[in-house]
Amino acid sequence: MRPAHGLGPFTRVCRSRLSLSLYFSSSLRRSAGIHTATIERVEVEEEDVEEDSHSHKRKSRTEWKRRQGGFLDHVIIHVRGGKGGNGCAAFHREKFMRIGPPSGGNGGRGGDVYIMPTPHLTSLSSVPTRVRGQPGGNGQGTWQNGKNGAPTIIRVPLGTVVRELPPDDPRRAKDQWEAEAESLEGLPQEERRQKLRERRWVHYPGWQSENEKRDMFKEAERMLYREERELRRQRMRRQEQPIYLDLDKPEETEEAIDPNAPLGHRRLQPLGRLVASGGTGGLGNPHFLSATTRSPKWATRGWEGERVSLALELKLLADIGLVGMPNAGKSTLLRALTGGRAKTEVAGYAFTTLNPVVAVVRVADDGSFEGRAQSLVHDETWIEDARDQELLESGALADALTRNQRLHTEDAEQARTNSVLESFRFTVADNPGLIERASDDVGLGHSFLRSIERSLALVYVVDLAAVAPWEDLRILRDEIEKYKPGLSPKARMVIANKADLLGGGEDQDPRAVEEAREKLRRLEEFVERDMAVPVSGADGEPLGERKMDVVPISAKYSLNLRKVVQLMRKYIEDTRGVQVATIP
Ligand SMILES: Nc1nc2c(ncn2[C@@H]2O[C@H](COP(=O)(O)OP(=O)(O)OP(=O)(O)O)[C@@H](O)[C@H]2O)c(=O)[nH]1
Ligand SMILES: [Mg+2]
Repeated sequence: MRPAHGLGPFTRVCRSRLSLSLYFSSSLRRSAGIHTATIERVEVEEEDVEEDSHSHKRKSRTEWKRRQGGFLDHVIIHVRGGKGGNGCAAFHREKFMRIGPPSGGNGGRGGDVYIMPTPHLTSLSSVPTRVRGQPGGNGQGTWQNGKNGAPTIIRVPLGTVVRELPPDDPRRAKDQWEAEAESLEGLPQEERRQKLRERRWVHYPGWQSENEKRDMFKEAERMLYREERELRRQRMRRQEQPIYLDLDKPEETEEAIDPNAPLGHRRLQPLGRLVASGGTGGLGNPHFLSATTRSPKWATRGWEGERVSLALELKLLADIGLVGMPNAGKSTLLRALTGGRAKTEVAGYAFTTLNPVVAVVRVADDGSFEGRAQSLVHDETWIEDARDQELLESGALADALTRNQRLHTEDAEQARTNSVLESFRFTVADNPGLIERASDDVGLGHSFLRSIERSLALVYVVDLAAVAPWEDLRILRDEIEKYKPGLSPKARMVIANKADLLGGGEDQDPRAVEEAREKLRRLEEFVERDMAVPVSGADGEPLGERKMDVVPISAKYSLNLRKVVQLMRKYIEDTRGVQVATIP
């Protein structure tokens, strides 16, 4: 042992800075490896050169959304458990004791990473795509063990489904051994061995080459590799049962623990489900003390935490899902039903809505609902934006009422009555437009239908001003059935929107009105003939057929929406098994 000249009685030397920085540069390389893995999946597709620059712009917006690799209700995150702290190689120093015993502490365990559903989130947009657990603290002299890393909790919205990506998925991040093998590729044998050792061992300063010659060190190294192989086998065995979590319910809180527990009694906080465990801490040099090695001058570094790649998918929990072709007026309808509260874009071109949006509809005792103000025209959202911009430029925005305040003052009396008498509320999901061959990934595909899979009822929205709305309806039904067989019978109502465009109004043309009636009649006929769904009772006996309701409306001018709300309420109560309340 080297004498500790000029050092205090409790000197400790814990780590070599050089090897530490080598470790970090290699870990940076490893994370760079993961990064490329995620970038690779972005496929660059050639875009057709469109003559019309406007439609080109829209098309590239759709393309851009598709290239994102999914909607915001679908993300892939790479999770690593915290790295274990390094063990320490140190010797005890004391006055009058020239040679003290080995006294390096062990490293702390790396922190585990958990996933927990919370009702406070509604989208996956705030979930980080790379999560690393807290590292364990390094061991120190005088037998001081490092601190364990604190657990990390990834919070996700309720209704998130978590799936682990299988080993053959190209989007999966490499595990620590694969990443290490990649970083060592092509190096000469001796250099490889040196790098492997640097990542695993801590030496007492100046003793590295001496240590590496010793038989006891070689024996310890063999043991370490054996343990590592065993750990790798364990992780592979665990991967045979990939993580699958359906996080539907909030995690049980531990409130049940006696609230009068004595002070200092630790309340257990709910952590959620474990997805990646932290690495074990390294061993301090006392661990290598044996009958033949009285002063081991090496310790091990902490182990890497477990690495997993998870696909998170959010199933929105809306009671009613709107399904329709692009531009049919789904977003306008949602805005009309919620009195403009729903933050969903409306514009006169296809694929305005790119992410599913859920909003709440509040129904009062008398069947009226908050958005029923007849005077309000729900038009393109850019008109409202332009109004705000005007106010901003004139400097009046600071004092102006917000959109919601405006709505309430315009109709304050009614709003107050509503809030007092609100008797029922339900949620409606607006979706991007669905088109023919969406299952072949045309348009935005139909991956977003995931969000309405669990709705209690589906509602088709068709544009009554279209040439053949019944054709649209057939396509919608077929696409839904293609997406998930057995889903289409959930549809209960056909909303024929834009009825205001057909005749009516001030310049009433009797021919146009007649034509509109004829169109509606054909639509009803088609629904009755082709869209009826066989209904069976609880024990499977057939109960006949269920006909879908057809309701002509104008979402833009809030016409006939009361009927829509009334029916939606009925479907929800039906499905929930509640006695249908009569609404006046
Ligand atoms: N005249 C009339 N126009 C309507 C009505 N409902 C919607 N519109 C117009 O139709 C256009 C499309 O409306 P959106 O609500 O954006 O349609 P969407 O179904 O959400 O379209 P995507 O999001 O692209 O799928 C807008 O210009 C609306 O102003 C209506 O009842 N009458
Ligand atoms: Mg829309």
